[in-house]
Amino acid sequence: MALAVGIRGLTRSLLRPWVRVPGPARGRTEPAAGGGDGVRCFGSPRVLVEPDPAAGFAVMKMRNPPVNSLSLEFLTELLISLEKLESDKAFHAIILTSDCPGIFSAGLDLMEMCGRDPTHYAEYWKAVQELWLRFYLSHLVVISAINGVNAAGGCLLALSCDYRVLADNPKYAMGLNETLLGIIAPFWFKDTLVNTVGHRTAERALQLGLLFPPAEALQVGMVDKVVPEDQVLSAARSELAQWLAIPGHARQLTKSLMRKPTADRLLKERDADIQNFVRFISRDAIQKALRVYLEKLKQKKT
Ligand SMILES: CCCCC/C=C/C(=O)SCCNC(=O)CCNC(=O)[C@H](O)C(C)(C)COP(=O)(O)OP(=O)(O)OC[C@H]1O[C@@H](n2cnc3c(N)ncnc32)[C@H](O)[C@@H]1OP(=O)(O)O
Repeated sequence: MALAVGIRGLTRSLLRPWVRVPGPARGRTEPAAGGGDGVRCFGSPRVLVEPDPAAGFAVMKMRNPPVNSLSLEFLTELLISLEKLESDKAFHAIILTSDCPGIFSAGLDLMEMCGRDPTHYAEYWKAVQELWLRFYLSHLVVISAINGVNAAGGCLLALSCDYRVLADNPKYAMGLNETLLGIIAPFWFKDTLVNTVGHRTAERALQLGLLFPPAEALQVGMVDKVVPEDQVLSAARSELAQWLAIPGHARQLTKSLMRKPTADRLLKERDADIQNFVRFISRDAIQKALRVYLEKLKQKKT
């Protein structure tokens, strides 16, 4: 099986980078995230970036409706946005949030893991790995402003940030709920959770597939702050000030010191992890479990 799927090649083939933002924001000069005037939003169909270069950060808004599920195209666009901001010296930080009301992310896109062939599964998994590695190790400060429910792969993305602010709405539960689907969070999902909440809480949460409502998420340390829903972005911005006041090189090296051993575990066995995923997800029993779960999601509406 060809595992050498290059995400950079993939991004080039899938996207015209920095297409003008479609929809309401197209061609419009919007107030920048931090309140500056005259800075143009940019992005791609599924990721809207509101830059505030004067303040040194950008707000990255995920908008892959209805539920910000992390499809291959969406993952690719998130990576391109991150790369773009990382390579611009004007930016020191990102606030990651959602443009889909009530949903931060429904996690990995189940349609990418159901009824496809092994080459597709390998390509998809490589993109999932890449997203985690790039966000987890980003030299930028990344703060998530979690303004909706946040499951599994979406929760992983938030856990990869440096700080998490969650909107205080009992519907906005978050966690790694993979076992509820009959699947297993990979070791690097697990490691990221353990590094955030500690071993005992992670063990219980992973086995039971727990989704924590805001008060509990705060109590176990899955998020750092819970604020009224209309203050999530402003709270993230206020927090950012403290992070940006630290000399950048010292903070970045410290982040790397803390995170590199965890990332290295995946980097050392990346291809094996892809092969494990492909083998696991291709199993008839797993495909059946995913189809049943998807069906339940659909039936919920009727
Ligand atoms: C070794 C293997 C490791 C694999 C690691 C896996 C990690 C993952 O991330 S697996 C994904 C886990 N995610 C979930 O369990 C969340 C599932 N979704 C929900 O619980 C809900 O959709 C919701 C709470 C996020 C939102 O609820 P609601 O606003 O009521 O919206 P709907 O449920 O009606 O969903 C709308 C639409 O979206 C489809 N959908 C939902 N989640 C996903 C998804 N993760 N992937 C693909 N599609 C998803 C849902 O089926 C609906 O579709 P339609 O019926 O066609 O409108």
